[in-house]
Amino acid sequence: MTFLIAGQTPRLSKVNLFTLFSLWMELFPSVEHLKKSQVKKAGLVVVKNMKIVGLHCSSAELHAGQIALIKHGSRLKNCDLYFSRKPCSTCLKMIVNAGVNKISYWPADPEVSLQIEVSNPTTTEDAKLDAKAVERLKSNSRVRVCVLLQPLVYYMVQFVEETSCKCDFIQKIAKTQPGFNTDFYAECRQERIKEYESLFLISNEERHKQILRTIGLENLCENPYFSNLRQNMKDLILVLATIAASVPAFEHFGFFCNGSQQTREMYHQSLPQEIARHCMIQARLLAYRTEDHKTGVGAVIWAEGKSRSCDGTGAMYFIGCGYNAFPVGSEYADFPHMDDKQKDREIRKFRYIVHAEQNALTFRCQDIKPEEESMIFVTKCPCDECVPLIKGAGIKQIYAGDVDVGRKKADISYMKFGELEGVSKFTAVATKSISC
Ligand SMILES: Nc1ccn([C@H]2C[C@H](O)[C@@H](COP(=O)(O)OP(=O)(O)OP(=O)(O)O)O2)c(=O)n1
Repeated sequence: MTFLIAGQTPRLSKVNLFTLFSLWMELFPSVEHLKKSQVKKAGLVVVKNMKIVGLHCSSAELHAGQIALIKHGSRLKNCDLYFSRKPCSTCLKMIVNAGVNKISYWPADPEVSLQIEVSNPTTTEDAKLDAKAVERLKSNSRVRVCVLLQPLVYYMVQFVEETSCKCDFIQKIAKTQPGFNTDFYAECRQERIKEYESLFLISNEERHKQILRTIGLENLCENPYFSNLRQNMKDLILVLATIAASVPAFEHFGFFCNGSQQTREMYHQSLPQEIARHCMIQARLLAYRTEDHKTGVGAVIWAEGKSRSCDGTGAMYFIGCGYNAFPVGSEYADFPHMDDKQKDREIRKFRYIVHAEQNALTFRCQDIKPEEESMIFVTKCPCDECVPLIKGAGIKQIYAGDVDVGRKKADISYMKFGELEGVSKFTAVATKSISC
């Protein structure tokens, strides 16, 4: 069933995109063993001028806020920080001191967990003291510490469901299924929903209210505000789970170089599958900010430093991200939105839309260093306009959808990706043996 009227594609708001990214960063595959403790792992998105300039998560030794301080220092001034959990006082005092603009957090269990541990009541006492200190820091600083999440636009959940099921990765796996079906997708999605609800939602409503009161959100404890809040949270979790399921860890599927191209060297350079999948899901999230009514594309660039850093992301660090959209600052009516099936060449969208990879390169916040491994994750095959840009920028690896490879459409073609040499290309395929 299609819920959409042509030309009316729902978009994720920037605030919701950043909020979802913070939750998703909490789930960044751990490169080290994290002990079970009262301090929960948190994800963090650092935003400057409404652009992401940092993606981080806690490590075994440091909280996400501490990592942001180490990595950005005084550049945190005027940034907005989106946390997947309300940060503790140790982090907050330093962040406030750095002069950030706003701090948004997901309104469930904070970083220093308030989920009562029957076995150890003193830790809960400490957590309550920390929550008090956080409130005092908040009220005595000029920084806004708040919950910024917004209700999703109408039809967003349905739109994400429809488009996720049709995305390159699901279609590719479905083709290998007897009877060409996507049942595996529905199953995977249900599992993700359960998993993320248990992590990001407090199932017991009374317990949730208690926590909200302790962290200074008593005004959200009355209805209809409380039920609206929970509904917003549930919808966002649903969107995250649906998108995460669209790049599933399914049987022998993963991101590999095409059989004949895969050398042992490439095999060793390539990322662990779970990290590649994580980054591709970031790109999928970005695609829901597209301004193209028909085809949303997201791209994210990461690099792998020479050695592991203090970040929970290990040696990986964020370089830039983008989605396909009209030039910055343009208004809805400035450019044509039509594609080749609808209108004459002169009034089609293609000459005006800036591609996801182009935006990721333009608005990157770090240089691409030739001595390091850098990688771009794109939800769709890079087109002939973008392939030379990616290579020219010195990006070493491309992880992409490949459904369009070798296709020449009326205004956009995908011929160069297949022929591209000197950049390793990883697409979603079933495991192949490595040829040396
Ligand atoms: N690697 C890519 C590939 C495409 N795009 C963007 C540019 C356009 O906004 C849109 C074009 O997508 P399609 O090639 O799918 O063309 P249509 O949107 O016309 O769809 P169709 O497949 O029906 O031709 O995607 C992008 O940002 N990055």
